[in-house]
Amino acid sequence: MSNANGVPKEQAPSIEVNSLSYAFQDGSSGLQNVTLSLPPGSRTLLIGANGAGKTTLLRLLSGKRLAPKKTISIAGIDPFTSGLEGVTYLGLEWVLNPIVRTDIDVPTLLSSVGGDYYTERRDELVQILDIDTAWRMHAVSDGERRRVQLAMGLIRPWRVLLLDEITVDLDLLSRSNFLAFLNKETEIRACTIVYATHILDNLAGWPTHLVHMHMGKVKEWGNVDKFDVGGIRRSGNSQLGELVLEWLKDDLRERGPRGGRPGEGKTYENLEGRGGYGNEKKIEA
Ligand SMILES: Nc1ncnc2c1ncn2[C@@H]1O[C@H](COP(=O)(O)OP(=O)(O)OP(=O)(O)O)[C@@H](O)[C@H]1O
Repeated sequence: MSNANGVPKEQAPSIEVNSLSYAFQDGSSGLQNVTLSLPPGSRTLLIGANGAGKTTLLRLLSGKRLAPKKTISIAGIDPFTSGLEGVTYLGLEWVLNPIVRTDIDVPTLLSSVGGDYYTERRDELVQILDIDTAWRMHAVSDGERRRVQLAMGLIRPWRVLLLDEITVDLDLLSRSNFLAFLNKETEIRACTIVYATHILDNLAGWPTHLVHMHMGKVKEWGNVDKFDVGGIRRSGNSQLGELVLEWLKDDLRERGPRGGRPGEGKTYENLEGRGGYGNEKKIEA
Protein backbone atom coordinates (compact mmCIF):
# COMPACT_ATOMS: atom_id res chain seq x y z
CA MET A 1 0.00 0.00 0.00
CA SER A 2 1.24 3.50 -0.87
CA ASN A 3 0.33 6.79 0.73
CA ALA A 4 -0.83 9.97 -1.04
CA ASN A 5 2.56 10.70 -2.59
CA GLY A 6 3.41 7.20 -3.58
CA VAL A 7 5.84 6.52 -0.72
CA PRO A 8 5.33 2.85 0.10
CA LYS A 9 3.99 2.69 3.65
CA GLU A 10 5.88 -0.55 4.13
CA GLN A 11 9.16 1.38 4.15
CA ALA A 12 8.14 3.12 7.38
CA PRO A 13 9.13 1.39 10.62
CA SER A 14 6.64 -0.84 12.36
CA ILE A 15 6.56 -0.95 16.16
CA GLU A 16 6.12 -4.36 17.73
CA VAL A 17 5.85 -4.89 21.47
CA ASN A 18 5.61 -8.45 22.67
CA SER A 19 4.68 -9.41 26.26
CA LEU A 20 6.70 -6.50 27.64
CA SER A 21 6.88 -6.27 31.42
CA TYR A 22 9.11 -3.73 33.11
CA ALA A 23 10.09 -3.07 36.73
CA PHE A 24 11.74 0.12 37.99
CA GLN A 25 14.99 0.09 39.89
CA ASP A 26 13.13 0.18 43.20
CA GLY A 27 11.35 -3.03 42.19
CA SER A 28 7.94 -1.48 41.56
CA SER A 29 6.13 -2.55 38.44
CA GLY A 30 6.12 -0.12 35.52
CA LEU A 31 4.53 -2.17 32.75
CA GLN A 32 2.79 -5.53 32.73
CA ASN A 33 2.60 -7.80 29.74
CA VAL A 34 2.18 -5.11 27.08
CA THR A 35 1.65 -6.36 23.55
CA LEU A 36 1.13 -4.03 20.58
CA SER A 37 1.61 -4.08 16.87
CA LEU A 38 1.64 -0.62 15.30
CA PRO A 39 1.97 -0.80 11.54
CA PRO A 40 4.37 1.18 9.32
CA GLY A 41 3.20 4.75 8.75
CA SER A 42 0.66 4.68 11.60
CA ARG A 43 -0.19 7.62 13.87
CA THR A 44 -0.95 6.22 17.30
CA LEU A 45 -2.54 8.10 20.15
CA LEU A 46 -1.47 6.82 23.57
CA ILE A 47 -4.23 7.50 26.09
CA GLY A 48 -4.30 6.98 29.85
CA ALA A 49 -4.68 8.77 33.17
CA ASN A 50 -1.68 10.28 34.96
CA GLY A 51 0.56 7.44 36.03
CA ALA A 52 -0.89 4.92 33.55
CA GLY A 53 2.55 4.09 32.12
CA LYS A 54 2.66 6.11 28.91
CA THR A 55 6.04 7.73 29.53
CA THR A 56 7.47 4.44 30.73
CA LEU A 57 6.42 2.77 27.48
CA LEU A 58 7.68 5.62 25.28
CA ARG A 59 11.07 5.63 27.00
CA LEU A 60 11.39 1.90 26.47
CA LEU A 61 10.44 2.29 22.81
CA SER A 62 13.03 5.04 22.40
CA GLY A 63 15.78 2.78 23.69
CA LYS A 64 16.50 5.04 26.67
CA ARG A 65 15.55 2.19 28.98
CA LEU A 66 16.52 -1.44 28.69
CA ALA A 67 13.59 -3.71 27.91
CA PRO A 68 13.83 -7.49 28.28
CA LYS A 69 15.21 -9.14 25.16
CA LYS A 70 12.84 -9.73 22.23
CA THR A 71 10.05 -7.64 23.74
CA ILE A 72 10.46 -4.55 21.52
CA SER A 73 11.24 -4.38 17.88
CA ILE A 74 11.21 -1.25 15.75
CA ALA A 75 11.59 -1.92 12.05
CA GLY A 76 12.79 -5.34 13.18
CA ILE A 77 15.51 -3.92 15.44
CA ASP A 78 15.84 -3.84 19.24
CA PRO A 79 16.08 -0.08 19.96
CA PHE A 80 18.25 -0.43 23.07
CA THR A 81 20.92 -2.85 21.99
CA SER A 82 21.24 -1.67 18.39
CA GLY A 83 21.01 2.10 18.93
CA LEU A 84 18.33 2.85 16.36
CA GLU A 85 18.90 5.64 13.87
CA GLY A 86 16.07 8.03 13.18
CA VAL A 87 14.11 7.70 16.43
CA THR A 88 13.20 11.07 17.91
CA TYR A 89 11.81 11.08 21.45
CA LEU A 90 10.49 14.42 22.66
CA GLY A 91 9.61 14.34 26.33
CA LEU A 92 10.23 16.07 29.61
CA GLU A 93 14.01 15.93 29.68
CA TRP A 94 14.12 17.48 26.23
CA VAL A 95 11.69 20.21 27.32
CA LEU A 96 13.83 20.95 30.38
CA ASN A 97 17.01 21.47 28.37
CA PRO A 98 18.28 24.80 29.78
CA ILE A 99 19.80 26.07 26.52
CA VAL A 100 16.39 27.34 25.35
CA ARG A 101 16.21 29.73 28.33
CA THR A 102 19.48 31.48 27.65
CA ASP A 103 20.09 34.71 25.74
CA ILE A 104 20.46 32.97 22.41
CA ASP A 105 18.84 33.69 19.05
CA VAL A 106 16.53 31.37 17.12
CA PRO A 107 18.68 30.91 13.95
CA THR A 108 21.64 29.77 16.08
CA LEU A 109 19.47 27.24 17.90
CA LEU A 110 17.93 25.88 14.71
CA SER A 111 21.31 25.71 13.06
CA SER A 112 22.69 23.72 16.03
CA VAL A 113 20.23 20.89 15.28
CA GLY A 114 20.76 20.66 11.55
CA GLY A 115 18.76 23.67 10.35
CA ASP A 116 21.44 24.69 7.83
CA TYR A 117 21.30 21.25 6.30
CA TYR A 118 17.54 20.68 6.29
CA THR A 119 16.70 24.21 5.19
CA GLU A 120 13.33 23.36 3.66
CA ARG A 121 12.11 21.60 6.78
CA ARG A 122 13.49 24.40 8.92
CA ASP A 123 11.62 27.07 6.96
CA GLU A 124 8.42 25.05 6.90
CA LEU A 125 8.53 24.50 10.67
CA VAL A 126 9.27 28.18 11.32
CA GLN A 127 6.22 29.06 9.25
CA ILE A 128 3.90 26.38 10.64
CA LEU A 129 4.82 27.06 14.24
CA ASP A 130 4.65 30.83 13.66
CA ILE A 131 8.17 31.45 14.96
CA ASP A 132 9.75 34.89 14.84
CA THR A 133 13.41 34.33 14.05
CA ALA A 134 14.23 37.63 15.77
CA TRP A 135 13.22 36.21 19.19
CA ARG A 136 15.86 35.87 21.85
CA MET A 137 15.11 32.88 23.99
CA HIS A 138 15.48 34.49 27.44
CA ALA A 139 12.74 36.95 26.49
CA VAL A 140 9.91 34.82 25.04
CA SER A 141 6.72 33.34 26.51
CA ASP A 142 6.47 29.66 27.49
CA GLY A 143 4.36 28.89 24.41
CA GLU A 144 6.78 30.70 22.12
CA ARG A 145 9.67 28.81 23.67
CA ARG A 146 7.82 25.55 23.17
CA ARG A 147 7.30 26.32 19.50
CA VAL A 148 11.01 26.87 18.97
CA GLN A 149 11.73 23.64 20.87
CA LEU A 150 9.31 21.73 18.68
CA ALA A 151 10.93 23.09 15.54
CA MET A 152 14.32 22.05 16.93
CA GLY A 153 13.10 18.56 17.74
CA LEU A 154 11.44 18.00 14.38
CA ILE A 155 13.99 19.41 11.92
CA ARG A 156 15.87 16.18 11.41
CA PRO A 157 13.69 13.87 9.34
CA TRP A 158 12.96 11.19 11.93
CA ARG A 159 11.60 7.79 11.00
CA VAL A 160 9.91 7.20 14.33
CA LEU A 161 8.58 10.07 16.39
CA LEU A 162 7.70 9.45 20.04
CA LEU A 163 5.93 12.47 21.51
CA ASP A 164 5.31 12.65 25.23
CA GLU A 165 2.73 15.39 25.84
CA ILE A 166 4.77 18.35 24.77
CA THR A 167 2.09 20.49 23.16
CA VAL A 168 0.44 21.77 26.36
CA ASP A 169 1.71 25.33 25.93
CA LEU A 170 0.66 25.68 22.31
CA ASP A 171 -2.32 27.84 21.43
CA LEU A 172 -5.13 26.16 19.53
CA LEU A 173 -4.02 27.29 16.08
CA SER A 174 -0.36 26.37 16.58
CA ARG A 175 -1.42 22.97 17.85
CA SER A 176 -3.75 22.43 14.93
CA ASN A 177 -0.99 23.38 12.46
CA PHE A 178 1.46 21.17 14.29
CA LEU A 179 -0.88 18.16 14.11
CA ALA A 180 -1.53 18.80 10.42
CA PHE A 181 2.22 18.88 9.86
CA LEU A 182 2.64 15.49 11.57
CA ASN A 183 -0.21 14.09 9.55
CA LYS A 184 1.40 15.26 6.33
CA GLU A 185 4.76 13.83 7.38
CA THR A 186 3.31 10.32 7.57
CA GLU A 187 1.75 10.88 4.15
CA ILE A 188 4.84 12.09 2.31
CA ARG A 189 7.63 10.25 4.12
CA ALA A 190 8.10 6.74 5.42
CA CYS A 191 7.64 7.45 9.14
CA THR A 192 5.60 6.35 12.14
CA ILE A 193 4.35 8.36 15.14
CA VAL A 194 3.29 7.53 18.71
CA TYR A 195 1.85 10.48 20.61
CA ALA A 196 0.91 10.47 24.31
CA THR A 197 -1.44 13.28 25.15
CA HIS A 198 -4.29 14.36 27.42
CA ILE A 199 -5.42 17.13 25.08
CA LEU A 200 -7.86 15.94 22.47
CA ASP A 201 -8.60 19.26 20.73
CA ASN A 202 -8.16 18.91 16.99
CA LEU A 203 -7.33 15.24 17.35
CA ALA A 204 -10.55 13.70 16.04
CA GLY A 205 -9.56 12.26 12.69
CA TRP A 206 -5.83 12.42 13.43
CA PRO A 207 -4.94 8.98 14.82
CA THR A 208 -4.89 5.80 12.80
CA HIS A 209 -4.53 3.74 16.00
CA LEU A 210 -5.52 4.09 19.67
CA VAL A 211 -3.82 2.56 22.70
CA HIS A 212 -5.53 2.79 26.07
CA MET A 213 -3.25 2.26 29.09
CA HIS A 214 -4.21 1.81 32.72
CA MET A 215 -1.92 1.03 35.65
CA GLY A 216 0.91 -0.24 33.51
CA LYS A 217 -1.25 -2.39 31.27
CA VAL A 218 -2.73 -1.92 27.83
CA LYS A 219 -6.47 -2.27 28.29
CA GLU A 220 -7.39 -2.02 24.63
CA TRP A 221 -5.75 -1.00 21.41
CA GLY A 222 -6.24 -1.20 17.71
CA ASN A 223 -7.11 0.57 14.50
CA VAL A 224 -9.20 3.67 15.19
CA ASP A 225 -12.02 2.33 12.98
CA LYS A 226 -12.70 -0.27 15.63
CA PHE A 227 -13.68 2.46 18.11
CA ASP A 228 -16.25 4.48 16.15
CA VAL A 229 -14.86 7.94 16.97
CA GLY A 230 -15.72 9.85 13.79
CA GLY A 231 -17.97 12.80 14.60
CA ILE A 232 -19.00 15.39 17.16
CA ARG A 233 -21.50 14.53 19.92
CA ARG A 234 -24.19 16.86 21.23
CA SER A 235 -22.07 17.40 24.35
CA GLY A 236 -19.66 19.34 22.11
CA ASN A 237 -16.96 16.75 22.65
CA SER A 238 -15.68 14.84 19.70
CA GLN A 239 -16.60 11.17 19.79
CA LEU A 240 -12.93 10.57 20.46
CA GLY A 241 -13.24 12.86 23.50
CA GLU A 242 -16.35 11.00 24.68
CA LEU A 243 -14.64 7.63 24.30
CA VAL A 244 -11.56 8.75 26.21
CA LEU A 245 -13.70 10.29 28.97
CA GLU A 246 -15.51 6.98 29.40
CA TRP A 247 -12.21 5.09 29.49
CA LEU A 248 -10.81 7.37 32.18
CA LYS A 249 -14.01 7.19 34.27
CA ASP A 250 -13.91 3.39 34.11
CA ASP A 251 -10.22 3.43 35.05
CA LEU A 252 -10.92 5.61 38.08
CA ARG A 253 -13.78 3.37 39.20
CA GLU A 254 -11.56 0.35 38.79
CA ARG A 255 -8.63 1.86 40.64
CA GLY A 256 -10.55 3.63 43.43
CA PRO A 257 -9.25 6.69 45.28
CA ARG A 258 -5.53 7.17 45.66
CA GLY A 259 -4.42 5.87 49.03
CA GLY A 260 -0.66 5.98 48.96
CA ARG A 261 -0.23 2.64 47.28
CA PRO A 262 3.42 1.79 46.65
CA GLY A 263 4.77 3.14 43.38
CA GLU A 264 2.36 6.04 43.16
CA GLY A 265 3.21 9.62 42.45
CA LYS A 266 6.93 9.17 42.08
CA THR A 267 7.31 10.21 38.50
CA TYR A 268 8.89 13.61 39.02
CA GLU A 269 9.50 13.45 42.76
CA ASN A 270 13.22 13.23 42.46
CA LEU A 271 14.93 13.77 39.18
CA GLU A 272 18.31 13.01 40.62
CA GLY A 273 19.89 9.67 41.18
CA ARG A 274 16.91 7.40 41.59
CA GLY A 275 15.42 7.39 38.17
CA GLY A 276 12.53 9.70 37.36
CA TYR A 277 12.61 11.34 33.99
CA GLY A 278 15.30 13.82 33.28
CA ASN A 279 18.51 12.58 34.76
CA GLU A 280 18.42 8.89 34.19
CA LYS A 281 21.60 7.16 33.22
CA LYS A 282 21.26 4.74 30.34
CA ILE A 283 21.56 1.27 31.79
CA GLU A 284 24.08 -0.81 29.95
CA ALA A 285 23.06 -4.23 28.77
N1 LIG B 1 11.74 5.87 38.40
C1 LIG B 1 10.61 5.38 38.91
N2 LIG B 1 10.61 4.51 39.94
C2 LIG B 1 9.46 3.99 40.44
N3 LIG B 1 8.23 4.28 39.95
C3 LIG B 1 8.16 5.14 38.94
C4 LIG B 1 9.33 5.75 38.35
N4 LIG B 1 8.95 6.55 37.35
C5 LIG B 1 7.61 6.46 37.30
N5 LIG B 1 7.13 5.63 38.24
C6 LIG B 1 5.72 5.27 38.47
O1 LIG B 1 5.27 4.53 37.33
C7 LIG B 1 3.91 4.85 37.02
C8 LIG B 1 3.78 5.21 35.54
O2 LIG B 1 4.45 6.45 35.31
P1 LIG B 1 4.48 7.14 33.87
O3 LIG B 1 5.33 8.35 33.99
O4 LIG B 1 4.85 6.13 32.84
O5 LIG B 1 2.94 7.53 33.67
P2 LIG B 1 2.25 8.41 32.53
O6 LIG B 1 1.13 7.59 31.99
O7 LIG B 1 3.25 8.90 31.58
O8 LIG B 1 1.64 9.61 33.39
P3 LIG B 1 1.43 11.18 33.04
O9 LIG B 1 0.17 11.24 32.24
O10 LIG B 1 1.25 11.78 34.39
O11 LIG B 1 2.65 11.68 32.33
C9 LIG B 1 3.50 5.96 38.00
O12 LIG B 1 2.72 5.40 39.03
C10 LIG B 1 4.82 6.47 38.53
O13 LIG B 1 4.68 6.95 39.83
